Amino acid sequence: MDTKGVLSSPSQSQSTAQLKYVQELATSGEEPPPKYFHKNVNDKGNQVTTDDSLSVPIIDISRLTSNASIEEKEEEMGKLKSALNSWGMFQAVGHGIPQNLLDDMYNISKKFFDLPVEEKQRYALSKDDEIFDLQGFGSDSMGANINGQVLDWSDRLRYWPGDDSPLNFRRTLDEYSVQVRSVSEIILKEMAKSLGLEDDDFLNQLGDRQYVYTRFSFYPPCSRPDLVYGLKAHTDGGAITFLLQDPEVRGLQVHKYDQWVSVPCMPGALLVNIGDLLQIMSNGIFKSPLHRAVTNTERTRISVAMFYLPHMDQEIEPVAALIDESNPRKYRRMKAKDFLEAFFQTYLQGERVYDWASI
Ligand SMILES: O=C(O)CCC(=O)C(=O)O
Ligand SMILES: [Fe+2]
Repeated sequence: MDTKGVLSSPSQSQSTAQLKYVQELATSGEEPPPKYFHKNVNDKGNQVTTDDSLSVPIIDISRLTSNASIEEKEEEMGKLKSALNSWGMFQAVGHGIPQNLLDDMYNISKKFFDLPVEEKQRYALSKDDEIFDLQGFGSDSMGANINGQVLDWSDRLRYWPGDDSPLNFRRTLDEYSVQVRSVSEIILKEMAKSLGLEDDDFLNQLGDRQYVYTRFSFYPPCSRPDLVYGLKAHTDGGAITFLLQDPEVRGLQVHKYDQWVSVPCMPGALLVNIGDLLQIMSNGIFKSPLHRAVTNTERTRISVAMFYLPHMDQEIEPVAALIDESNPRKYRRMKAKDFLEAFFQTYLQGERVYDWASI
């Protein structure tokens, strides 16, 4: 989830202030303005690991489905459980989504971001709703610089189903959404089973009117990757996120063992991560990972994140079967809408929503 959709006039204090999009800043040849600089870059816990043995787990979804043998299933289920418990993230292979559809998704994203800025501005951010003014094309500098928040080096296209879609987005995106949704159902069922729950315990809470929010991110090269991040450290607020990574340019990092671990490009794989909502529904057994995207001086990077959320009226809470005397309830029951409002607020204050939701 993103939290920076509040619209206001861009600040005029920089010589580059009229450049609203990171793409324009990148091509201007100037240094990034200081409002993109992170100050804590040398802090403990901010180092990128050099330990090659640390790597995000890989899960073969085909080994979890009915065609696999019992032994295969058990083995993969064990891996899934440990991935969710220790990383909160994994690379999904064997998911069954055809490579040409993944390529099409990447290509429509690239085609959109390659358009001239004036053309993309036709899809500029519009404020439709109090919380969810997060749609259309935009960048951090178009939002309020709340609490001096450091800006991300990325332009984004945010999309809710039913929005007007640029180009020939609709068909490819619809097809991709349908396929990702069925993978997400398989995974959510396996997640529940791995905890000894009924298959549908997580899915039922998400309800049959799930929201799917898609964010296309465009990270142009940056002359100061030592100070500027493509996307600042955050956890995702939804239940589960599917990330189609750039097939060639890496940039995603996940925080683990008090350091950052770089996530390799893995063409054909989908990066799956738990969001805060699923951490809550699992009563904290699954972890919503802190992650970020870094920049580089050479190459543009594109990613497409798909976030699954319950309908705003849905109530969420830890699944009852996970709570007993030795495992007390950690989070309270709340409406998805209240949860998401709190997500925005806590994010802006540099806190985590599950602290807010804690009992
Ligand atoms: O671009 C990436 O690799 C990360 C995207 C992400 O974390 C997000 O959109 O929430
Ligand atoms: Fe994220």
